[in-house]
Amino acid sequence: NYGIVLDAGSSHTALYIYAWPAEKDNNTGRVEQTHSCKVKGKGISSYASQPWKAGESLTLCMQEAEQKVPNKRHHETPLYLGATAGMRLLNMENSSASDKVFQAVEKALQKFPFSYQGARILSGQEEGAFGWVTVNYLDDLCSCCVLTSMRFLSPSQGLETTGALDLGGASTQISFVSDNYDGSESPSNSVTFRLYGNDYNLYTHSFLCYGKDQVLRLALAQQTQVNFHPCFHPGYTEIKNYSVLYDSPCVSGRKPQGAPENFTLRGNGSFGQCQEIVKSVFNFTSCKYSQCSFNGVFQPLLQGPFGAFSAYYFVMNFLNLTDTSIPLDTVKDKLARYCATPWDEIKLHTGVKLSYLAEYCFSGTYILTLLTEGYNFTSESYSNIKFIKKVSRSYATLFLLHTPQMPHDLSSFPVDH
Ligand SMILES: Nc1ncnc2c1ncn2[C@@H]1O[C@H](COP(=O)(O)OP(=O)(O)O)[C@@H](O)[C@H]1O
Repeated sequence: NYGIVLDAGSSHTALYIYAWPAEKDNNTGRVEQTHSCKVKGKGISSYASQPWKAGESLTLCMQEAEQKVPNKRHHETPLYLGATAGMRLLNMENSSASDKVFQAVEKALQKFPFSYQGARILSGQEEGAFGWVTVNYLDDLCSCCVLTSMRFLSPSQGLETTGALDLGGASTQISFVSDNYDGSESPSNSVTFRLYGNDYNLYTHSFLCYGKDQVLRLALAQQTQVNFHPCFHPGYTEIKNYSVLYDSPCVSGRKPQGAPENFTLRGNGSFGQCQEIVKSVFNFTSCKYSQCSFNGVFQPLLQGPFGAFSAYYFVMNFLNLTDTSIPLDTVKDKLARYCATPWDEIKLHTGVKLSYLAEYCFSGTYILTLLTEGYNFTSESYSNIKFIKKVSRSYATLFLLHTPQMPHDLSSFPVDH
């Protein structure tokens, strides 16, 4: 059997093909990702003003999929598109633009011979839950299991599940199982589903606007009137356009009156000062629950190991900081030294886009601040986090999209029994 998923993030779209053995010759039933294709250009949400291009952008990857899935399987192969925070923001800002993007995408996808199952925006809870299912399905996290999906047998057998930390461009998700959380306190943070005969009650929250690209906008928006920005390297200069910076519902309310067209961003590379700016994007003033992370959002006590992926991994891997057995203070010192390194030296790094290079100091600072100040990881619990490379959320999306309403019954998830 085959299934195709398009994962439409805020900055990129990717196509994944999954395959698993048909029931009759089922040995392990394991789902494998057999092919992936990165859609050229930015995420589909970036085509808001030219929606037809969003459809066109998918064509090459779809043609590849036609080649990869055997012809006789085409008609029964489900095809899904799940969009995340980038489309959520576009929908908030201009719902007719997001409708047009979806219409163009549907038109393009329906031209292919697959069994098209629809394109839609995933809720933040779904996104969090998919990340969690996927993290718990990964090989490299499960050294003790013969078959990875045996992790899903774990609660009744006293083994722990792994929490999921996902950092995107536009939103960030935290999802974990906590003994202190039965879903009654803040039910909107609870996702329950059945997987391999076990009931799971997951705590999950998606913070819209707390993806690293949107927080960078906030951090820039606060500092347009000052001479130097501490989150950028000494010697870094860039002309920034006000309208581009404020073109997002996450920051649009903060645009100063009578702002000029451009401002000059100059770096001075101070981790400590950068952290102060980043801290100010979190609101800790009120919490109507027994405990909160930030912005008044309930969060139970952190529990168990965590897998941190997507931009968490890209950034920490670039900074050589994926080893969480290094004491947190040492990690901060290393990042402080990195931030203070002159831009002339940083920009010599080859093989990485200049725009990413310019932002790793900020992104590293945001990650450490989000984890410690935002989610309350401590010097001790920081070592429970593992930065992991490959989690394609679409893996779980494929199966979860079958069931449009939460709670999900995933007992038909086609893996080993
Ligand atoms: N090599 C890299 N270095 C740094 N950041 C990266 C790299 N590759 C991707 N990213 C960033 O990772 C984030 C991925 O977010 P994405 O999944 O598109 O967003 P969302 O799920 O919030 O819609 C984006 O901020 C993107 O710019």
